[in-house]
Amino acid sequence: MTLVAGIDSSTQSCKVVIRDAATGALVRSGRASHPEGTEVDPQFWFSALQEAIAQAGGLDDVAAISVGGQQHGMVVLDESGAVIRPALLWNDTRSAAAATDIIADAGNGDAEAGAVYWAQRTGTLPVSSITLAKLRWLKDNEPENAAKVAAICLPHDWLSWRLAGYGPGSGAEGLAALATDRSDASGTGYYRATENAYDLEALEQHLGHIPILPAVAGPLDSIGTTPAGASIGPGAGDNAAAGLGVGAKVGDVVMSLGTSGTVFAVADTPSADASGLVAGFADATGNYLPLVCTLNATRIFDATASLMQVDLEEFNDLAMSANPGSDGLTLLPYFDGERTPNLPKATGSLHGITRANYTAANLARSAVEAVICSLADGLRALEAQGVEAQRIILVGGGAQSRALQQIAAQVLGLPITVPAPGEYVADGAARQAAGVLAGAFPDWTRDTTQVPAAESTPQVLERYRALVKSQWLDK
Ligand SMILES: Nc1ncnc2c1ncn2[C@@H]1O[C@H](COP(=O)(O)OP(=O)(O)O)[C@@H](O)[C@H]1O
Ligand SMILES: O=C(CO)[C@@H](O)[C@H](O)COP(=O)(O)O
Repeated sequence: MTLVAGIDSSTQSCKVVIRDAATGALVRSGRASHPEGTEVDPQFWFSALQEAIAQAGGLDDVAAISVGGQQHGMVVLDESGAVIRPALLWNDTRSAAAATDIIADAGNGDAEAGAVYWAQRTGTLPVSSITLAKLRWLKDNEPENAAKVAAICLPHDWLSWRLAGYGPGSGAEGLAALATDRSDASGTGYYRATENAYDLEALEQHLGHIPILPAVAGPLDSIGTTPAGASIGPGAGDNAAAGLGVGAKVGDVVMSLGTSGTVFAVADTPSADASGLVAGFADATGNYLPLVCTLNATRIFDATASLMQVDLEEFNDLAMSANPGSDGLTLLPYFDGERTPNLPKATGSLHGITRANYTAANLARSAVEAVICSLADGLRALEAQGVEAQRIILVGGGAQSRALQQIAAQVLGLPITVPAPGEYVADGAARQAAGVLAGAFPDWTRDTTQVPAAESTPQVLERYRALVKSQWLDK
């Protein structure tokens, strides 16, 4: 049996799956936690990866490996190959002012003109999550670090590079070996997916110079080998890898609930949304991946469950026991600021409290309704870009919640498909690794369940939207 490994280095943890390249059957797996925080020394990701690999029984018998990872994180390397400062993650909002400046600069001071410029240039507005905004923050706030940047890469690129045996001290030869893929490159703000080319002008303007950038490999290219001889695939951003893992095809819409909430479609044409709601990313097969991302998803459940001193199972039971609309309790979930809509300084709030409705069950349900409503708005933004959702494929840690599945069916009013429990980002990476060996993506079948259709509850979304508008958008 030929084995392949797939890795998901996500915000909260690192997961490794080892699968049969021919059938996709799961053979072994491992997992390790990442530290908290929105800036992280990449070395912690490598340690977690090694722990997860060890738990999965090692890689000695694996023929190919690919890494999927959290997108956008700014990993800056000096000329020796050492990391200059901890990576700023996708959910670090300190770059909000830098993002505003980048957009305004492109419009000569006019933010709307700047937004149109970026939508046409890269398909994505460089909001605070996007790597380019983090580089501009570096130049404005830590100029001595900005001047040292010899190469920039993303979390998945850096891990692939470490797996190939490079690291601090690898020098020029090491930096020249950096590689990435089109899906993750498309989230940097300095890559134009329609032309498959870096936007060097943007880097020069906002970092102050042009450093070494990872070579962008094709979807099934090998970018090197591990010291033990396993071929290393190009890897992918985690959302694109999840798309590969569930076998999403053009027209499919996927909703992922992890630290981030995302909703994205596989498309054969690029998007260019000047409102900034939809990011015009690329997928990992050569197509596009218009995507909406929120900063507040399953951590709202974690925080609410922790407040109520219940575990996630009890939290889900409580949410299921409440009525749709949580008897009038509505949560706006901006606990960590928000990216979509672009409100980096927003905070969460609870509305409509009465003595009668202020119960643990209503609080739990309002948390789930809030997260689904925010993604329903994401879906509406995708639809405005021409995406026609026939059904939703639900993935990520939160997809295992029956409460979430049921409430998604009620709020979204669309059929919901849930693939069998699994690590779809790591699975997508493993499928890519198998594709690198075979020269084509294998067809790995997987079981799915259909969430029972539910009576739709449009009033829940209407009330949520009215509150977002009055509390934040109209201010
Ligand atoms: N049964 C469940 N109900 C609700 N949320 C869950 C459940 N199981 C896992 N989660 C959530 O999944 C999240 C982790 O999902 P994951 O996709 O691994 O996140 P990330 O990719 O951001 O690291 C945790 O925040 C946890 O709350
Ligand atoms: O920023 C985005 C997408 O644009 C996030 O989806 C990150 O890629 C992190 O994903 P998770 O770790 O939450 O899965």
